[in-house]
Amino acid sequence: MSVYTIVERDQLNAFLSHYNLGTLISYQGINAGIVNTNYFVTTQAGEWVLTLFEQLSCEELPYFLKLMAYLAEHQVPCPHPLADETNCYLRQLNGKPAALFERILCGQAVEQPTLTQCQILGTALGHFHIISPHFPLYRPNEHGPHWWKITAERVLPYLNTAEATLLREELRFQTQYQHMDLPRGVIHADLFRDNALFEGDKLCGILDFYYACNDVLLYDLAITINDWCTFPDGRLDEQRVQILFASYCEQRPLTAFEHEVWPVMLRAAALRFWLSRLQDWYFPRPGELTHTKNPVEFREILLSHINS
Ligand SMILES: Nc1ncnc2c1ncn2[C@@H]1O[C@H](COP(=O)(O)OP(=O)(O)OP(=O)(O)O)[C@@H](O)[C@H]1O
Ligand SMILES: N[C@@H](CCO)C(=O)O
Repeated sequence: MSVYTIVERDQLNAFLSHYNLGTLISYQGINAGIVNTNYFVTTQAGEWVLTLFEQLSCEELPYFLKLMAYLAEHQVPCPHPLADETNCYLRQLNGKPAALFERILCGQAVEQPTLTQCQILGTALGHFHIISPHFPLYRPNEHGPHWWKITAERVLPYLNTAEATLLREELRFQTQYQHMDLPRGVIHADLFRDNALFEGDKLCGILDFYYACNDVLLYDLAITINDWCTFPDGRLDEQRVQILFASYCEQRPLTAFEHEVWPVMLRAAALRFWLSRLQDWYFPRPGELTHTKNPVEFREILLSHINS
């Protein structure tokens, strides 16, 4: 269960007194999630999600909270943070930075997305990328090429010869590409199936913006397609790719150069998550509940891109 910080009723009442939400009716810890403490909160005014940030600092959080507000105000389905009486999204609760969000009241994560769900997600991501370059704040990608190198050095001693060769060669391959001429903006950077809630063909909400950063837009599409459009053996499901890709491009047509580097981007996106999963596998963070995801999945996705 992912409640790291227990919130007592009195503490929550004191916290809620800074918002205009009526009195507290009930609240309950949320089991899902790995990084933060989340509670569902019901007050007279409605249903909310309370997040206590376990890792991000007060200095880093305004980027994410203002981004979610900006996106929600520009028709991206995501939870809008609530402003307190001082018009601030961020407060402290039990020694942790904390914020309240609108609760998305429908939908759940899908494990095997349908073609229609892929199409709808592509449209939403394309729309996100149309508006995200105008978001005024900036945050670099902390999981970019510099991090790839450092993380590779950490995990290489644990890999067998074939994996180590694959990793070294992929890093060498990727260093040939600087991607200076590709369109950029804010990217979600982790839009996996477990970060979107669908009810049938309705995309109710996109969650978990805490990897968002400014980077190449095409890279975000590659991250998304690697997760949403892949068979368990790592091969892309061309039907799902085509429909997600086409609906994305209807919103934001790709440049000729983006089309050219698309295969490189799919490999870069696979490399990034192979590395983070290897790191979590061999260096689990103490005190963190580990729902460690299997690195092999992303090794296979990377291999499948290299061989296609
Ligand atoms: N605004 C919201 N409305 C409805 N449900 C939400 C909302 N925010 C979070 N949830 C629920 O809480 C769960 C955990 O949230 P989230 O994925 O953001 O967890 P986390 O620990 O912050 O991040 P991570 O997924 O990286 O572990 C989600 O899967 C979802 O079920
Ligand atoms: N979506 C990531 C975990 C959270 O960053 C993965 O599946 O490896």
